[in-house]
Amino acid sequence: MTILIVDDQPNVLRTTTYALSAMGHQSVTAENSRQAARQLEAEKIDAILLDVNLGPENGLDFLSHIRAEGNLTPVIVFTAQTSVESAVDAMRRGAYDYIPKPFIPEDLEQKLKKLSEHQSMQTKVTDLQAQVAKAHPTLMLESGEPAVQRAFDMAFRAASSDANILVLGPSGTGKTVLARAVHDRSQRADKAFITINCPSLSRELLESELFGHVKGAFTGALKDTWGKVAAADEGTLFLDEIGEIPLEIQPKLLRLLQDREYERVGDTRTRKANVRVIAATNRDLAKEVAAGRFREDLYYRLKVIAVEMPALADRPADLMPLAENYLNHFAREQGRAGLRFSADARTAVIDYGWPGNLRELRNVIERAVILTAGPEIEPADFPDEFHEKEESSLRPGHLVTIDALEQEHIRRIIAKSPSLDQAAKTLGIDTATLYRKRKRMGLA
Ligand SMILES: Nc1ncnc2c1ncn2[C@@H]1O[C@H](COP(=O)(O)OP(=O)(O)OP(=O)(O)O)[C@@H](O)[C@H]1O
Repeated sequence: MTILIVDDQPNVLRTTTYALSAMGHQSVTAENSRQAARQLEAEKIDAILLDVNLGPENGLDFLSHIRAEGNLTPVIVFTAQTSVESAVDAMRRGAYDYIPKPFIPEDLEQKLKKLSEHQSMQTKVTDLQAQVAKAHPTLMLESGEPAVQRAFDMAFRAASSDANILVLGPSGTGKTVLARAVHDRSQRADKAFITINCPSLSRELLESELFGHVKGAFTGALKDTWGKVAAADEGTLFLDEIGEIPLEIQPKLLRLLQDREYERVGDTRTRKANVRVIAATNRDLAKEVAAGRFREDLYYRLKVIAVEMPALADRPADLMPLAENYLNHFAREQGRAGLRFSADARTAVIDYGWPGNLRELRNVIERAVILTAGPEIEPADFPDEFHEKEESSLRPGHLVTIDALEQEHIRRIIAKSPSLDQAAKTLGIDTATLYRKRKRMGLA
C-alpha cells in the first residue's frame, strides 16, 4: 500500500516511514493539512495515518474536510494514549480506526493488515455486485401504462418513510422485485433485506423462522436461534404470500408492527426490533378477512400503502419493451448480440395471454434465445403451451361476446403500436375515446 503519514513531528514521520517500509509499504509524508492535501492530489494514496495534534491544527478537521469532499480513503488516527474522547470523535468523523501514540510497530502492522483485508473484501463485494447486475436482465421500473406507473410512483414515494407497504398482484408480476426496489430506495438500503416465504413452512417452523426460538422450545429445537425479524432489525422484512400466514401467528405479527416487540418461541424475554415490513400477496385479502382467515386489524396495519402490480396481459404497452429487454440481455449473454424477433414472433408474443406474467415472459425469451439458430427468433422457438394458448385465445367466429372481442382487439393493437395515438388511428377512433375505453376495460 502507499500510505500518507500526516504528523507535525519530523522524527515521527521518519520512524513511521521506516517501520512502514519494513512492513513492505511505501509512504509519503506531510507536516500539516496543506501539505497533506497536496500529497492526496499528487499520489494514489491507499490509506492515511493522521495525527490528531498537528501543531496549531486539529488533525480531525482535516479528516472532516476530506470526507466532506467525498474522499473515502481509509484513515487511521494517532490519538494521545489517554484521550478516549479524541478516539471517539475520530470514529464519528469517519476514521477507519485509531491507534494510541506512541505505538509499537506490531500494533500498526496489525491494523494495516486488518485494513488491507477489509479493502480486498470490499473490492470483492463490488466485483460480485457488478457480476450479479450483469447476470440479470435490467429491471424495468417504469411503465407505459399509467396505472402501473402510478403504482411505481406511489411505492417509491413511500420508500423513504417507514410505512408498511402491501404489494398485491398475481404470481410472477414483479412483487418481490418491487419490494427490493423500495428497500434500495429507502434509508434502510445499506441494512438487510430479509425475505420470508410464508406458505413454505408449517405453523411451528414459520413462527420460529420469524421470531427465533430457545433450545428445547419444541421437539427438534436443539439450540437457540435468532429469527428473521432479528436479522432484519433496522432493515426491511419482506413477507411473501402474507395471505397464507396462519391465524395463530397473526397477533404476533401485529404486535411486531404496532409495538415493534416480539418474543422468541419458548422465551419469556420481550425483545425489540425496528423492521419495516413489506408484504405481498396474490390473494384478495379483503375476502380473506370476510372469510375469517385474516385478521382485520392486521390487514389495515399492512395496507397503509397498497400498490397493485397487474397481470402482464393488462400491461399491453409494456409487453414488447419488456420482451426486447429480456431478448437483449439473453442474446448478449449467449454471445448473440443483435438477435431480433421476427414479425411473426412479435405477433405471437403480443397474442399470447402470459398467465405466468413477467416470470414466464423471461423464461420463454431465454429459452427462445438458446434454441434459435437464425438471426431472428421465430414462433417455433416458443414452447408448445404457447401455441395451444394462441389457438384457444379470443378470435372472431369463436363463441365470445362482442365486448370481449373488442377488448382483445384493442389490447393487441395497443401492444403493437408505438403510441396510443397510433393505436387510435389504426382502430379508427379518436385518442380520447381510446383512453375512455381503456379505462372502462381496466387497462389504464
Ligand atoms: N420490473 C421488472 N423488470 C424486469 N423483470 C422483472 C421485473 N419485475 C419482475 N421481473 C422478473 O419477473 C420474475 C418474477 O418477479 P417476482 O419474483 O418479483 O414476482 P412475484 O410477483 O414476487 O412472484 P411470486 O408471487 O410468484 O412470488 C423475476 O425473475 C424477474 O426477473
